Amino acid sequence: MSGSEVFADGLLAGRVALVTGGGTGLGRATAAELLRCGASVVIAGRRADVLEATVATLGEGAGYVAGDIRTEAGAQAIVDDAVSRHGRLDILVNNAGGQYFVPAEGIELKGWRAVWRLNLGGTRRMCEASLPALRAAGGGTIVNVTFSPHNGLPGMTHSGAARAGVEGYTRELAAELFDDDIAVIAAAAGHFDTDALDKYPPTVRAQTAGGVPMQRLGRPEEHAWMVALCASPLRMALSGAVLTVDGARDNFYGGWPPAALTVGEGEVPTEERRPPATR
Ligand SMILES: CCCCCCCCCCC/C=C/C(=O)SCCNC(=O)CCNC(=O)[C@H](O)C(C)(C)COP(=O)(O)OP(=O)(O)OC[C@H]1O[C@@H](n2cnc3c(N)ncnc32)[C@H](O)[C@@H]1OP(=O)(O)O
Ligand SMILES: NC(=O)C1=CN([C@@H]2O[C@H](COP(=O)(O)OP(=O)(O)OC[C@H]3O[C@@H](n4cnc5c(N)ncnc54)[C@H](OP(=O)(O)O)[C@@H]3O)[C@@H](O)[C@H]2O)C=CC1
Repeated sequence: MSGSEVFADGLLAGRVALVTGGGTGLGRATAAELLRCGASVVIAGRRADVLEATVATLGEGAGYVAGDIRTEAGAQAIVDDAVSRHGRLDILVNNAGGQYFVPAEGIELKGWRAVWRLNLGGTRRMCEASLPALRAAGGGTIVNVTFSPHNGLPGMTHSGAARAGVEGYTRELAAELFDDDIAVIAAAAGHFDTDALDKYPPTVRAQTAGGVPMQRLGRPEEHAWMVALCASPLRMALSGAVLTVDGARDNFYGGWPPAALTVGEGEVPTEERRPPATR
C-alpha cells in the first residue's frame, strides 16, 4: 500500500488498530488510511464474507474478526482476537453504527432500543473490552464515530439521541482516562458518500449533497484523515473533543419536512425493512 497523502510515512508504525464496521464504507476507508500510516489493522463486523473481501483489497497488515459489538461476549471476543494476533492494542475506532429512517412518531420502542443498543451500547461495550489492552500498551486512542446531531436529525431521532449520548460518554471517559494517557475523541460525520446511503428513501440521498455548502458529499478518505489525526501525536490535546467534519452543514437544518422529501399527500417516507435473512 502506498503512503498517506496527508501524514508523514510511519506516523503510526508499530501501532495496532481495531476498526469496527471496517468491512464497508467509512470504516474501510479508515482501515486503509491507518495502514498507510504504518499501523497493523484488524477490522470487525458481523459478516465474515464482507470482511474477508475487504481484507483482500487492503493487503498486508490487515486482518479481520467477525463478531457483534452489541453483546459483552461479542465485544470481548473481537478485542481478544486483535490482541492475540498482534500482542497489543493502541487504537480503537468505534465506527460500527447506524439506524433506519423514519419520522419520530413512527419509531417503535423496539426500534428505538435497537438503535441505542447498537450505537451507544456497542460503543460502550467496545470501550470497556478494550481498556485493559490500551492500558497495557501504555496508552492509546479511542475514536467514537458519530453523526452530527447538533441541529437534531429528523427521520433519525432515535439515532440523534443515541449519538448525543455517545458525545457525552466520550467527554466523560476522556476525563477519566487522561491519567492513563488514553485519548477519547468523537468524530461527528456529516454526509459521506458510502453505499450505506442507498438504503434510505431515494430522495434522502438525492437531496443531501445539494444541502451541503460545497455541493458534494464528503469523501470517505476525508473522514479517514480525521480519524488518523486523532491517533497522531495530537491525540491527547484533542481528547474529550467532538470533531465535526460536515462541510459546514451539520446533518440537518431548515424546516421539516423538506418539500422534495415528501411523497403522496405530503408524508415522509420510511426506509424499507431489510429482508429477514439479512438482519
Ligand atoms: C432531504 C433531507 C434529508 C434529511 C437528512 C438525512 C441525511 C442523511 C444523513 C446521513 C447520516 C447518517 C448516515 C449513516 O449513518 S449511514 C450508515 C447506515 N448504516 C446502517 O444503518 C447499518 C446498521 N443499521 C442497522 O443494522 C439497523 O438500522 C438497526 C440499527 C435497526 C439494526 O438493529 P437490529 O438488527 O437489532 O434491528 P432489526 O432489524 O431486528 O429491527 C428491530 C426493530 O427496529 C425497528 N425497525 C428496524 N428497521 C426498521 C424500518 N426500516 N422501519 C421501521 N422500523 C424498523 C422495528 O421496530 C424492529 O422490530 P420488528 O422487527 O419486531 O418490527
Ligand atoms: N455515510 C455517512 O454519511 C455517515 C455515516 N455515519 C456513521 O459512520 C459509520 C459508518 O458508516 P457507513 O460506512 O456509511 O455505513 P455502513 O452501514 O457501511 O457501516 C456500518 C458498519 O457497521 C457494521 N456493523 C453494524 N452493526 C454491527 C454490529 N452489531 N456489530 C459489528 N459490526 C456492526 C456493519 O457490518 P456488518 O453489517 O457486517 O456487521 C458495517 O460494516 C456508522 O456509524 C454511520 O452511522 C455518520 C454520519 C454520516
